[in-house]
Amino acid sequence: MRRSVAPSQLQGNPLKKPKFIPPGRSNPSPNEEITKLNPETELFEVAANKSQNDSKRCSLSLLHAKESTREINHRDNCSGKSCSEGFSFPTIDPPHTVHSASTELTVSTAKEEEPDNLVKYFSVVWCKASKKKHKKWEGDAVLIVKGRSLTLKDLEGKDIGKGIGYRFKDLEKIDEGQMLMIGGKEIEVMGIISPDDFNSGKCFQLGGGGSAISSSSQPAKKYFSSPFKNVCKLDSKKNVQNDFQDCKPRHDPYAPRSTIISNRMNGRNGAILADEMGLGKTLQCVSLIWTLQCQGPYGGKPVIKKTLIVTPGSLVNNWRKEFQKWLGSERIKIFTVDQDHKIEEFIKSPLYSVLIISYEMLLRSLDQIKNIKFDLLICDEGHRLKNSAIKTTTALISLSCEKRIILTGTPVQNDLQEFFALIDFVNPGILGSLSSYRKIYEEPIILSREPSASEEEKNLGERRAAELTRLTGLFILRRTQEVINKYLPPKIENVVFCQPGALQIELYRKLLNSKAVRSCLQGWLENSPHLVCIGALKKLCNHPCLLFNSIKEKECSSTSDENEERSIYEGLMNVFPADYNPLMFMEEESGKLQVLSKLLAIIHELRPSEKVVLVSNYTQTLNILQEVCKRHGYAYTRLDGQTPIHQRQQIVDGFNSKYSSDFIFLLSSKAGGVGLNLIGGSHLILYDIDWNPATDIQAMSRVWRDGQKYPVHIYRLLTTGTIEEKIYQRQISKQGLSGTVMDLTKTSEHIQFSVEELKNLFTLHESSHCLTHDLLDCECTEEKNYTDDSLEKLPVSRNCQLGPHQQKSNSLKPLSMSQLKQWKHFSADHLNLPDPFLERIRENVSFFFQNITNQATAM
Ligand SMILES: Nc1ncnc2c1ncn2[C@@H]1O[C@H](COP(=O)(O)OP(=O)(O)OP(=O)(O)O)[C@@H](O)[C@H]1O
Ligand SMILES: [Mg+2]
Repeated sequence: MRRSVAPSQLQGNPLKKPKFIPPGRSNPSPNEEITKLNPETELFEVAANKSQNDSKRCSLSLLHAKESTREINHRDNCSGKSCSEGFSFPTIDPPHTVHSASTELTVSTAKEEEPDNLVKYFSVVWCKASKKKHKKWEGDAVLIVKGRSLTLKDLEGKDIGKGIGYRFKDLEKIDEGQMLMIGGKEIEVMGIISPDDFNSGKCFQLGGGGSAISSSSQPAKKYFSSPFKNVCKLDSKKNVQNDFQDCKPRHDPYAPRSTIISNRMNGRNGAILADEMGLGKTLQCVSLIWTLQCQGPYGGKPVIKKTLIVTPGSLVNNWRKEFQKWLGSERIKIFTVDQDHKIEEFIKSPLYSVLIISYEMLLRSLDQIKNIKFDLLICDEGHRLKNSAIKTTTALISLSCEKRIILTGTPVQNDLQEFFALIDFVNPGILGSLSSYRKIYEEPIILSREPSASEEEKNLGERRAAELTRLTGLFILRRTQEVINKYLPPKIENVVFCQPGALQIELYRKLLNSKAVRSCLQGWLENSPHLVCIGALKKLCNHPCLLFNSIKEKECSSTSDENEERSIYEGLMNVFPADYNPLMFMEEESGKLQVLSKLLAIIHELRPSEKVVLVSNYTQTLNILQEVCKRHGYAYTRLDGQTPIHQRQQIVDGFNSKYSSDFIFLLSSKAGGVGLNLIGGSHLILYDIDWNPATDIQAMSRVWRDGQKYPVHIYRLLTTGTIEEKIYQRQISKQGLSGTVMDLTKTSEHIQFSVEELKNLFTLHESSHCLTHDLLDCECTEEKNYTDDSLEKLPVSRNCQLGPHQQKSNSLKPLSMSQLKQWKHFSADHLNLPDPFLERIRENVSFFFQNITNQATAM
């Protein structure tokens, strides 16, 4: 199944340097016709521009269709004339949006209000009070007039002056050119700021985000500038004209779904491509590199020569493969760094234009890499750069390359500081300094979300959030899985609640009674003993023999740190049979393992040509799963953190090949999950659950992606009534995940637990068939399980009803509680389970949830 024609249909010869007509653009009028192109056309916008300081800089940003169609049409308008006349880079509001003409707007509404409620905003310049006639202004500021008080904020949002008790009459008259004294500072009013520009934050230094931030010693008005004018002044008009006249696009820009590259933000060179997993971010980069290496807007001259791609180790060879798949091996020479291919080789040979390297290797070869002039830097799975203090980020920041792209299927969206780090990496300074960003965006946004926030705070926070989204939206592109759903086979997702085994229950009770757990519940959380308790419970859920091993290990060690840990294991040994041998573990000892083993058997029997990806976050658990494979004689392959990087792609390719005899792919999701294509498997079993839904979603996306031929079955195994259910609930609960929380690096260490929450975590619900369902407040009963038929008959107002899907569930966002309620669900004693796989495992299962995506495409 191909979404588009393959690769090597890209025409052209890089050596010929064909000419290119830039998509000319001036600010289009609002009523400009915009309908010429197929509205579905997505435009990956990359453009070249010149600025005063840098005569050849390329700005990368990603853009959606509508705006770009305007650009194209505008180009149409300029055809026949000299393109340079009409060619104008898009400008966005400059940092200071001074509305000098909008006096009536602010003041007239204000007049109707009570003096105390009157709020007006002005842009001002300030200096320390002095008697000098010719003032030396020290900076720009924003003046807020509220009732009878004045507040002066600098352009980083900090208060720098306050005054109260002014006469309302005087304040009412404030206008352009007026001088005032406030808190020992003299100010001159430069213009009126609309409430809109204040609320959105645009009036501050960062608000416009377009051109570089100017020195604050100039009055506000001077910031108005047309970036394009500067460009024109640079070259003689004649030269510019010649350049453009000679340019011709290599492909028809009017063809349906054509991709146009043009500039969007003057002086900005970075972008974040955050398309959901499996949408083809790699291919988009391959085509971008190829395009920029072949052409450019100035006389057709290529925009880039050398590209550096930094990626997780597992994907280095995948990148090479994608280049080969789409461009063949002749067009671009790729160099991948590994043990046998040292970076020196790349430096010596002029043939190579793309260097692909893992993050680890980058750190090791940083000095050499710094000496190479790269024109484009691509950071795959770049969410790891969210922390600006870590070595990888500082190393990458130290590279001089200005055109930077972050690729991530799981962007950080919940943590505003981490979001800042990613933005600041691709477009340094666009949000100002961290401290001003905090003042202008983070603080008002967070404050507005507090339950105690006033109306005013809520409004301000919402406006600032909207402005932040607008500003960053200029260079972040995120499309969801829905765009390719129609090309994919059905996906059947199951959440399977497995009954714990007798030994598991006994050990679980004992653990909950341990000194360690009890002291956690009394609030003794220094040195995080609760994390050890959580770890022990999770191990037990996977298999009691894992716990046995930990107890044995701790028995042998004697450091004081470990004494604490030992206290959780006290008395547990007695619960194990005297001759317990962890190597001879039994499947029945773990509810999940028993279900897994049956599931594998039934898949093997019913779908002999299909394969299974088996995922765990722990190497030790993978060892157990591997042992199960051996015992049952299933051929398997394995990829975890220990797998040498150069072998990883080979393992993946082997499994995906139709000639491979492997039935099972054992995958450590944390070590190697990101970015892999495992379409050879059509069943994916998540053996354990992670605190972070992003990790699980990442893993699940490995099989349901382009190239998958079979309906995909996903099984998430949870031990009924235990901590695993609680973690799952946390994953899907509104509190933790109302938005698109997609941060792969969050682990339990980052989670703050209240004692109340710990109490809940450290409770075993032995009598429940499914605690999660109990919490859904669902009206269905065991006698009346919800199937498609019964649900359709339910009145709309009832809690548990599938009905028409209100929320789109196809996208890869974490599931919410209300969405889960819309899934079909059954208790195991429900007769006639509709699924042959579930039917065979129900003996050990207490409850299921199931959701089918793309059912229409038939199984
Ligand atoms: N337009 C397309 N037509 C056909 N196949 C495509 C297209 N785009 C991508 N693919 C294929 O889809 C698969 C997934 O693409 P890719 O690995 O680039 O996804 P991704 O967006 O990087 O996902 P992740 O976030 O998981 O890394 C690849 O095999 C790729 O070749
Ligand atoms: Mg990828």
